[in-house]
Order: sequence, then structure tokens, then C-alpha cells
Amino acid sequence: MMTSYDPLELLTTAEMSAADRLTIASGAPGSYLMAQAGAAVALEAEHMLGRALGRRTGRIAIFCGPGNNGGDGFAAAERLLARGCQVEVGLLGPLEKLTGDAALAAKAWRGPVSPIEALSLDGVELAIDALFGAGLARGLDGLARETVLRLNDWSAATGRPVLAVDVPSGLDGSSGQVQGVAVKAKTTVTFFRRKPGHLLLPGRVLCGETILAQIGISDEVLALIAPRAMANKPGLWSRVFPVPRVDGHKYTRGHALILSGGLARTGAARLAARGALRAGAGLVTVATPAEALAVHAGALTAIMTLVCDDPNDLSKILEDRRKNAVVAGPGLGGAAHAKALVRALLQSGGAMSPPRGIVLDADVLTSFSGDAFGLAQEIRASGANVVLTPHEGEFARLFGDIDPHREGSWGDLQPQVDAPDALLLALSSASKLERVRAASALTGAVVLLKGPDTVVAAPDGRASIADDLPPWLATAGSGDVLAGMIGGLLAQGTPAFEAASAGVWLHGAAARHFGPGLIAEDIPESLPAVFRTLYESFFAQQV
Ligand SMILES: NC(=O)C1=CN([C@@H]2O[C@H](COP(=O)(O)OP(=O)(O)OC[C@H]3O[C@@H](n4cnc5c(N)ncnc54)[C@H](OP(=O)(O)O)[C@@H]3O)[C@@H](O)[C@H]2O)[C@@H](O)CC1
Ligand SMILES: [K+]
Repeated sequence: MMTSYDPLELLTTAEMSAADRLTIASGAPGSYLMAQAGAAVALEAEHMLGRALGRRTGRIAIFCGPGNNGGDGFAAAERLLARGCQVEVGLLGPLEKLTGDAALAAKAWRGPVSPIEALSLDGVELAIDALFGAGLARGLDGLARETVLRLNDWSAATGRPVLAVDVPSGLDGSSGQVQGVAVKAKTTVTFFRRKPGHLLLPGRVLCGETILAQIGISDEVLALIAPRAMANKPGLWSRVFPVPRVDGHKYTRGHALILSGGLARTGAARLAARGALRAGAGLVTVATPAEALAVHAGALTAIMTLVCDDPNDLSKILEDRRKNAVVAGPGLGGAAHAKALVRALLQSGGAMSPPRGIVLDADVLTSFSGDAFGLAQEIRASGANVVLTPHEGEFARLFGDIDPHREGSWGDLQPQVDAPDALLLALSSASKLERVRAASALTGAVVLLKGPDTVVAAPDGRASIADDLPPWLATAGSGDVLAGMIGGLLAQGTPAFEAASAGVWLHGAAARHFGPGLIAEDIPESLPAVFRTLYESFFAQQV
């Protein structure tokens, strides 16, 4: 059965194996799951042929590997043959080496099996890639590599599609990274739940459209597996989302403070401020150097201003604990100034309850380049709810160049993090998901790493991955608006992980609503329409 809704959970390949094992242990044979998987692939193959040719009689070539992914290929082949399709099967490796359910599926296949290199693509309308799935163990080489390249060349030259089983072969389902080479699919059919690699780049592009099929694995196994990675959709954060209440007023919706840089760089703070206000903060104030006050005052209406020339001014401003969220970084200026301000900011919360929400972005992140340990110590000592919002460059400068062996680099941090060695290794992992999780575990902050596949991770290992951000979101000032929106959500009391995840989703939804040609100023102005649709969906779920 194909799924018509988007479940949130994303399963690593290890978690998916656990789901298979638990299901098989509860009495459903593996061969049944494989038959269901094959049937789902066959159904999609028929749809694809139907769409391309208006009939389902075109030739289909199925490339099977030596494990259960190949078994799914045999099961699909048999199903397609039974439905009257023209199917040919090639196998990587000897038939007699297949074991378990894959051997059973191959035995049930009534047609011939060619060596994979002999399976011709001449006149083929659709190729099915069932070489490797969750069991990919190393980079592809030799005949496996040649086969993948042959499939890609054929598809590029003819425009005919490849349908991938579970994941395009060569793609690591947990990380979204390519192991050597990978198939470029038009469509991927995966089972039970999507894997992080279906969302993370380059995986998402290699998968084409990902279709989720249910093959008889019960949702109940999720309670035992307890997956920690989720697709970033409203269902992830809707329960804590600050929907305005009839009995609320602006003072119950928090007060966000945005730190501005000097005269030549005030626009970023105003973009962030507008983002915070549109995201629903009750009050928003821009704290600005005196030299830029007139510029801000002339450009702002609903947003207030305060003079803040140095860390002392900031500490005084923050004695007002009603200013419960702060955004620092956009356009803030030179490293020494930014660092001094952020120190004052992190030391200002005292024993606030609930702790102040703080978004650190742009120039603040750059001011701590190579000093992730220093930043981590200050964040942990602050007790604040901190969200870091780097792009790839800022992330690399912050976490990519640290020397854990330098004396004193860990300071008093080491006892506060689990498995420090593994954490350091993960910081340079090829997997974006693992890198962001490690950065979050090190700093004790929620970390949001931007990109077309923005990942948000919390120190406890929860993570969200975005899969619906439009390319026109990558425009000057867009990140400033995002930082402000997250600040606005924090001001309303949204917990940091959910505020960051919801901020990413709303930012993308606003950009989708506006469409191509978007500039940063359009994002806050598109939020009301997004909220209207979002609240309607919340209310629809309540009735
Ligand atoms: N379990 C179930 O009930 C269900 C499972 N399902 C399906 O099973 C799939 C997972 O199956 P799987 O675990 O057998 O792994 P799979 O991806 O076929 O590859 C393993 C084989 O490839 C080989 N190999 C690995 N890397 C290689 C390389 N670079 N180059 C060359 N060879 C390489 C590896 O060899 P080895 O490493 O042992 O030398 C081994 O022979 C999953 O994606 C889904 O499609 C569904 O039917 C639902 C029910
Ligand atoms: K595959």
C-alpha cells in the first residue's frame, strides 16, 4: 500500500533493520515483507510506464544485487511478469550465492537470469535498480560501479527513467552521501518510513521522487526503536506552537531584542526585527549604536529602538527580564565587538526562569571561529536557551578547525559531554545530520545548519531535516529574517528545538507562498498567509 500522508519519523539503515527484525520476530515472515516490497515496486513501475507510454507493455530491465535489495527486484519481476509485462532480469554475482529470502524470491522468478553485464538496455523503457539498499557496506567498484555508470549513461542519453528500490544504489540511506558512485533515479520506492538519506543532499536529488510503501511493518515497532530524526513538518512542533489565544495580549507574547551593527550595516537587524514581529513576538526592539539610531528610527514603525553602544549598555538593557529573547549576529560587525557583546548577553540571564532565548547568527558565529570550545563553555555557563544558526561556511569556521589536544581547550567541558572522542570524530563526519548533532552535543545549544536540507539538532539527539525549501530562498538577507523569526518564536515561549524547526519550516513556506523572484523583505510579509493555512490545519485536526 502506498502511503498518502507523510509520516515524520526517519529511520537510519540500522533502525530499519531493527524494524524488519522486530516484525519478523512477531510472526510476519521476511519473505512476506519482500513480496510486499516487490509488489509496491511493480505497482510503481506500471504507473511510470503508463505515464511515459500510455501503456504498461514496454520492456523493463531489472538489475538485481546479491542481497535482499536484489530479492525485492526478483519479487517485483515476478509480479510484473504475472501482470503481463515484458521483464528481463540481470544479477550481480552468482545465483547460487543468494541466501535467505532473496534466494527464495529468485527461485520463485519464472524467467531467465542473465549475468548483470549481459543485461542489455537496448529498447528498454524502464530500468529498475535493485542492486544495493540498506546493506551497502563500502564504496562501489568493479562491476557494481560499471553497472551504475551504465544505468546513468543510458538514462541520460535516452531520457528514460530508473526506478530505485529503497535507495538509489551507491547512496547511503543514513547520511545521504554517495559511496563511490550512485544511481540517479527518477523515482525511489522505499518501505515503512523514509531514511535521512532521502532528504539530505545529494541523496534527495539522486532519489528523484520518493514514494513510501507500507509492506506490513506495524507502527508499533517505532515505540521500541525510538527514532530521533524527523522530517521537519508542522506535526513535529504543532503541539507547542504559539497559536495566538483569545485571552492573550502583546505582553504575553514576549519581547524580542535585536542587536544592530553600526551605521553602514543596519539593514540586517531590521530584517531580523521584521521577522520576529511577523513570527508573533508581542514586542520587538532594535538595540542600536547611537550613530545608527536616526536611521532605524526613520525606517521602523511598530518596532522600537534603544541605544546600545557597548556591552555595559547591553547588560543594563537586559536587566529588564521581560526582554526574554535576543537575536545577535546579523550585521553586528567586527569580531572583537561582536564577541564582547555576546559575552555580556550570555552572562546577563542570571537565574531567569524560564531562561532567556538567544539566537546567535552570522558575525557572532564568525567571531568565535576556531573557538567552538570557548563558545560552548560560555553557552553552557549562561543557562540560556541558545540556538546557533550557521551556514556551511560559518559551521566550518566554528567547528572545523578546533584543536582538542591543545592544553586547556576543553576547559571544564569534558565531563559535560558524553563520549568526547566520538563527538569530535562526528564533527567532521560526512553526514550533515551527525555533524550537526555533534555540534549541538558539544555546545549544549540547538544547532541549525542551513542549506536546501537544513538540519536542526538538539543536545539530546533529536533532529529535524527540511525537504521542502525552495531554491529562491537562497537570497541576501534571508538568513537574517530566519534568525529573527526564531527569536520571535522563542519570545513566545516556544522551546528552542521546536522554535528553530518551526522557524525553518515557516521560512520555507513563506518563500513557497511568494514564489520565484523572492527577496528577503518578502518573507515576513508572506507569513500571514502561511499562518492562516497553518492554523486552519491545526483547527481541522482538533475537530
Ligand atoms: N530484511 C527484510 O526483511 C527486508 C528487506 N528489504 C530489502 O532488503 C534490503 C537490505 O537488504 P540487505 O541487508 O541484504 O542489503 P543489500 O542492500 O541488499 O546489500 C547487501 C549485499 O550487497 C553486498 N554489498 C554491500 N556493499 C557492496 C559494495 N559496495 N559492492 C559490492 N557488494 C556490496 C553485500 O555483500 P558483503 O558486504 O556481504 O560482501 C551483500 O551481499 C533493503 O534495502 C530492502 O530493499 C525489503 O525487502 C523489506 C524486507
Ligand atoms: K537500490
